[in-house]
Amino acid sequence: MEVKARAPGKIILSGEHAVVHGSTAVASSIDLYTYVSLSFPTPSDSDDALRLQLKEVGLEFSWPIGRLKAVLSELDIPNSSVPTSCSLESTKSLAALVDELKIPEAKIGLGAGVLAFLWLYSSIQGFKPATVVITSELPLGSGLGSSAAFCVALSGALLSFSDSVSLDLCHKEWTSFGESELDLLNKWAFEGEKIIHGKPSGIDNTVSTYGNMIKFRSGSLTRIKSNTTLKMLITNTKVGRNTKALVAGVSDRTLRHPKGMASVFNAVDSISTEMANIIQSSAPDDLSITEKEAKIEELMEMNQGLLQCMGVSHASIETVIRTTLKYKLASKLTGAGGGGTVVHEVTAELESCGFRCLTAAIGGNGVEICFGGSS
Ligand SMILES: Nc1ncnc2c1ncn2[C@@H]1O[C@H](COP(=O)(O)OP(=O)(O)O)[C@@H](O)[C@H]1O
Ligand SMILES: C[C@@](O)(CCOP(=O)(O)O)CC(=O)O
Ligand SMILES: [Mg+2]
Repeated sequence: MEVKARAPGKIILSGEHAVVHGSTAVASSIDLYTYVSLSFPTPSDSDDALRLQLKEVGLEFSWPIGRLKAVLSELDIPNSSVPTSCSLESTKSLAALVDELKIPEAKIGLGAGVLAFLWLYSSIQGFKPATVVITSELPLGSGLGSSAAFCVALSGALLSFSDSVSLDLCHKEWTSFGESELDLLNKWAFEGEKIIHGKPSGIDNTVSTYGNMIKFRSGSLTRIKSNTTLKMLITNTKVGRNTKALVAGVSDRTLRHPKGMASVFNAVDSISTEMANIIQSSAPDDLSITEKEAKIEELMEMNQGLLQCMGVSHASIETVIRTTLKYKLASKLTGAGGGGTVVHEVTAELESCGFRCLTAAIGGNGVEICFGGSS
């Protein structure tokens, strides 16, 4: 018995970091996905382990089911219909289990992903042997929401074999969940993101779950219908960074300068709200396409200035901005910043600096599953 789930990455057009502090942000799914395949052994396989393969990083782990039961003894009766946070006690026990894996120092950030996996798996499926294989088209730790796509696709695969979701197991093509099932899945994915990000706003898992473009504020989403085809070029600076540390850095700065940072977050809120209005506005009364693009570009430039105020830009991002400005194009970082990815609208010179440019379609479906067949 096998199910596959896929969930998209995202770009944030405006509002990253500030969204963690209650400001509005605008984000869109992109057509790059993380895939999760979940299969259960047959009784004749007599396999009694939970196995995890992380294809992107070439790592495989397995845990005897008895060991997981002993470590997560508080999870006596898992209940997939009630998304539950990983308690401090379970976090400590699982962290000790992850420490035993001796993940190489260069890949140490994966530990949080493995911990999130163990929590979501045991909470939704309980203590059953299975094999879970993860593959991804998203660069990890680059601001394109790989952590959220991982948690969303995983929650999708796990819930599809739970009592909380009723699905026709015959779907051989990618198919979506019902609205209330998506709400449940999104809540579980948020629990996973909490383990990876520390204090996530929920925007990444929400856009990965529901897809398309959203305006997001304080945990609630408004779907946006774009009346403009936006073209974005995504540049991965390949500078490694960690969302959890960058989010914590912004919180520390907010504690040191509460009034100044509140003004910065307010300004970001206004920028995101204006951007959402422009994206949704339609002809004939409104702006021409060129005027719209110019306004969106200017708002992105303003948002980037405020991200610098928050302390999350990076020398590599400044190089991208300087390079694109030569072509009269504005850029901003996307996601947590600190290196990672920059969204803007040109290429060759950037690649000659050693950066990698990606093109991705903006918008598109959120999480989907299929039972065999599609890939
Ligand atoms: N395909 C994957 N395989 C294993 N772990 C993953 C995968 N995708 C994401 N992760 C987890 O998410 C972390 C990256 O998340 P984060 O720092 O938030 O950056 P981003 O979400 O922008 O890619 C990784 O270090 C790992 O723990
Ligand atoms: C910085 C933040 O706004 C987005 C982080 O995105 P990413 O993990 O860098 O893709 C954090 C959040 O909203 O949870
Ligand atoms: Mg992330």
